[in-house]
Amino acid sequence: MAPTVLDDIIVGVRSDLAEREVRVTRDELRARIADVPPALDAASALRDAPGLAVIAEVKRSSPSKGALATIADPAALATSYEAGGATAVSVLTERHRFGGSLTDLAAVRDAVRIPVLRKDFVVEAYQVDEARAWGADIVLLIVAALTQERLVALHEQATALGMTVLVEVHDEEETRRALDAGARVLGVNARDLKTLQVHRDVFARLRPLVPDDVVTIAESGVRDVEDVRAYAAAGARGVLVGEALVTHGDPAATVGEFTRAAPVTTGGPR
Ligand SMILES: O=C(O)c1ccccc1NCC(=O)[C@H](O)[C@H](O)COP(=O)(O)O
Repeated sequence: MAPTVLDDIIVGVRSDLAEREVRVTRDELRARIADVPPALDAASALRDAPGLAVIAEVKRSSPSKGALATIADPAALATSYEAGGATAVSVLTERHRFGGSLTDLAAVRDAVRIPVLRKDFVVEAYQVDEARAWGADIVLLIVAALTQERLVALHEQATALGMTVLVEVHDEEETRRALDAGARVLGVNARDLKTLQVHRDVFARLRPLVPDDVVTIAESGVRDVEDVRAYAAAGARGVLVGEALVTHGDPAATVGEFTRAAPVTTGGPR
């Protein structure tokens, strides 16, 4: 079978990871973790957000769109997200396709008080330790990138480190696997990782499969307040937004509009 975009991304991720593992040993990472402040309780922050929870992303480029924005100061962008009422900030740390870095993560962590998500293609335990060592409160695990055994192991590891895990799914089977692995925060990504096309209706299809005590986040494809309203009406507790914020002249105002776009749904879809 021909490699998918996800396969290609993971090849680059593994190559970068091999270099970092030589520079910083696992023991050194563990020592750094002992020195960072405890992770913020992001699951509660998302569940208890006063309006719709917005996870606002620092996103320079993407496989689907190429270069999106010149972000000279990720800390300043994150600060404006926080000022606009974002519940958390997502920082893409993958280098080849998204132009991100752990340096961006550290800069954002130092600049804001709200939880910070390391958004990357995590396939090894080292990357989970790394996320915590660089100050992340939330780590993304993409079900499509992991065997069930690895998903369970990485979920347990991140939880033991005090982090919230955003478990990302794209279909019914991945949703079942995420819940079996113990997901408490589940993200439905509308972007098909094979075609890169966005299908906003996937969230509404999968939401009834998720128990109401699991926090559900609609990821990708939010263009405007109407999209946010549609996700909220389908039962999303929050949205994860990248492109629409980094390409907008006033990210704080846009985050604010999104948080106020719809009444919060605490139960399942009606
Ligand atoms: O954004 C992409 O093109 C992409 C391609 C392949 C894998 C992941 C990709 N994006 C990561 C994300 O999940 C998004 O950055 C995030 O959900 C925000 O999406 P958007 O608001 O549509 O920028």
